[in-house]
Amino acid sequence: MSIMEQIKETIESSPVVLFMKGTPQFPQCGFSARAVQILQACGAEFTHVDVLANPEIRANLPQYSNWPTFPQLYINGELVGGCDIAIELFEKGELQKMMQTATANP
Ligand SMILES: N[C@@H](CCC(=O)N[C@@H](CS)C(=O)NCC(=O)O)C(=O)O
Ligand code: FES
Repeated sequence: MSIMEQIKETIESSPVVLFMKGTPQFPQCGFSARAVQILQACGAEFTHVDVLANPEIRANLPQYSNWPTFPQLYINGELVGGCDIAIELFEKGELQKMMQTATANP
C-alpha cells in the first residue's frame, strides 16, 4: 500500500482523527496539546496519530490534504483544520456538535 493509501485508510478508520506531535498523554508541542485539550473538552472519543513517530506521514500528509502544519483534525474523513480552526469552532459551540454527530451511535 502506498503512503497516500495508508493515510486515506487512517483518516477513514475512525470518525475523529487527530494527527499530532506526541500523544494525548504526552503532547510534544503546544499546538498539539491545545488541540487535544479542545477535543477532550468536547467529550467525544477520538483517535490520534503521532506524526513524530511516523515520519512518512509527517512528510506526506501536508500534500495529501493541502495543509502544511500539525495538528490536523479530521472529522468523518474530511479535514477540519489545525489548532486555530479547532479553537474557533469550539468557541462558537460548533466543534462539540460536529463531534457529537460524528461519533453518535445510531
Ligand atoms: N497555527 C497553526 C499552528 C500549527 C503549526 O504552526 N505547526 C507547525 C509547528 S508544530 C508545524 O506543524 N510545522 C510543520 C512540521 O513540523 O512538520 C494551527 O492552527 O494549527
Ligand atoms: S514543535 Fe515547535 S512549534 Fe510545534
